[in-house]
Amino acid sequence: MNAIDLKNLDISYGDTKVVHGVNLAIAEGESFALVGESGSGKSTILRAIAGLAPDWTGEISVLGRARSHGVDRAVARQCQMVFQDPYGSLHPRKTIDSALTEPLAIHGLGNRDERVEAMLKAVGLDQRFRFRFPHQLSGGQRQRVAIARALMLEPKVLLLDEPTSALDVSVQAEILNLLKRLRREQGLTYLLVTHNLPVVSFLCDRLAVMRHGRIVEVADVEQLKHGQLVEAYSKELLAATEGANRAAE
Ligand SMILES: Nc1ncnc2c1ncn2[C@@H]1O[C@H](COP(=O)(O)OP(=O)(O)OP(=O)(O)O)[C@@H](O)[C@H]1O
Repeated sequence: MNAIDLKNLDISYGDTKVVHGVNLAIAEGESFALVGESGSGKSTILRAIAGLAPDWTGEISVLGRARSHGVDRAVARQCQMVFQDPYGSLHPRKTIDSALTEPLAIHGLGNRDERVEAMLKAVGLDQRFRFRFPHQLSGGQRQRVAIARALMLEPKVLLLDEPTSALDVSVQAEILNLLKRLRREQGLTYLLVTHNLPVVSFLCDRLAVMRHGRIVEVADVEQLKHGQLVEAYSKELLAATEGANRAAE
């Protein structure tokens, strides 16, 4: 069974279609990246899978279950999203404890104390952070909380939308290591959106290159590492990224 199946997926905002005929099968346990220029529809695909972009046609299945267009609690149990900006995604007046227990309350799950303690530990946060507020944490600590929150329901699939791009470079590495470890320990499947090709090489097995709402190419990460992408646009993207990295050095 695949973790995610997208078949002939079109997604619109109002009258504007921004994703066109996307087909993608992501295996259980796989880590898969969506890359491509800004506005190419990468985040929109994640949002549709998470139920945040409801105007779509085609098929979206998570672990063999076709999702509905509305709130789909069964899919939410299996598939959670982590956003780019951990400050924006955590309520400023709610403690870390309430941010972490809220998903359990919504889904009527017990053992809340034990689960919060275990999850703080899993993401490398000391228990003393439990009753603090988001503004009392660093950016990296906040992103750890956002990841912990996404994992509270023990989902099998994480949708990661630029999970490290709002963080300082040194903190980015910590969060990437955390994501790598959690995937291994919990057998997770990742679907990751990023502009950062080194992040793809570090964390992913395969990638899809997107342009203008369409998938241009699907490749193994080994092809990316060895500069062996096939399509002209993918090569351009690779060259542009390498140029930008050299300029930043
Ligand atoms: N809420 C919205 N309402 C209307 N149009 C939107 C909305 N969100 C995104 N769009 C448009 O949909 C298209 C795809 O956006 P999307 O955010 O999916 O691209 P992306 O590839 O993730 O870009 P980036 O890399 O910059 O995050 C863009 O043209 C964008 O302007």
